[in-house]
Amino acid sequence: MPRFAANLTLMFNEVPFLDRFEAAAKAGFTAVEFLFPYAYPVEEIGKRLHGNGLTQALFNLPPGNWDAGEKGFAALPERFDDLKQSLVTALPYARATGVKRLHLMAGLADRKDPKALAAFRKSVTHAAEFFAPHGIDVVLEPLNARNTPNYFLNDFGFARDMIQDLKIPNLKLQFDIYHCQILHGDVTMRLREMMPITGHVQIASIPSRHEPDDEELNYPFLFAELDRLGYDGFVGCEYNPRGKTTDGLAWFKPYAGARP
Ligand SMILES: O=C(O)C(=O)[C@@H](O)CO
Ligand SMILES: [Mg+2]
Repeated sequence: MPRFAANLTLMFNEVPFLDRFEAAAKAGFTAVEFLFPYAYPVEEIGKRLHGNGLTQALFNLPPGNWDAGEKGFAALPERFDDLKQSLVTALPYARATGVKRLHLMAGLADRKDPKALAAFRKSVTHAAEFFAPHGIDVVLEPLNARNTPNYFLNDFGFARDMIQDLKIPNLKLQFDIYHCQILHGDVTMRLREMMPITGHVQIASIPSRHEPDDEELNYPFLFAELDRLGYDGFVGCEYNPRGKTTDGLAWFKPYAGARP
């Protein structure tokens, strides 16, 4: 049975961010993820997580100035110092939460630009080597161009090739089914092919990015497929609830209270 992680950036928005840990636990989740913890004291994040008996499945490394439109800087050659600093910033949060995987964002750049490509390989390698002694994986997530125009990492095949080429044991793929369906389709076959390099999975309905209970994909089939493939990681619920979060959790009822 998949282990679902509530995404506290998108879900439980009825309450302030720090109160969403308790809300998720009360709804039956045993794990959580979120985009960024950096606006909150590291001790407070750890306290809310552990105080509610939750496991931290994932969060993102600092992306730069998110409000100004930055989406990371791993592929930006002139931002390597910022990249290095971002790893140092994230480390205390990783220690406090015990998270085992962190998402490194590529940034807005042209994938065909050799300088951006070289910067991305260098940043990815540096980040993975930085976190390896801490037992933490670095995950790369292709994003679709409708949600994030001009994002460097916009192709699952490209991400797969780079991960396989670099052969860094703690470098993995973040397989967001929502993005995969929009970018390429054929989700089941891609899951089967990319499972050996997949370190995290995320879900939402397509195209609306709401609860995974309607629209283009048959999620119960995909959840069973993850089990058939022996996927032992987390499935992040990265969706915008249609209304009140708890009113939209009927899909989750069969899975509530899974092992952490
Ligand atoms: O947009 C997504 O999908 C994510 O998982 C984010 O972490 C990237 O912003
Ligand atoms: Mg995602």
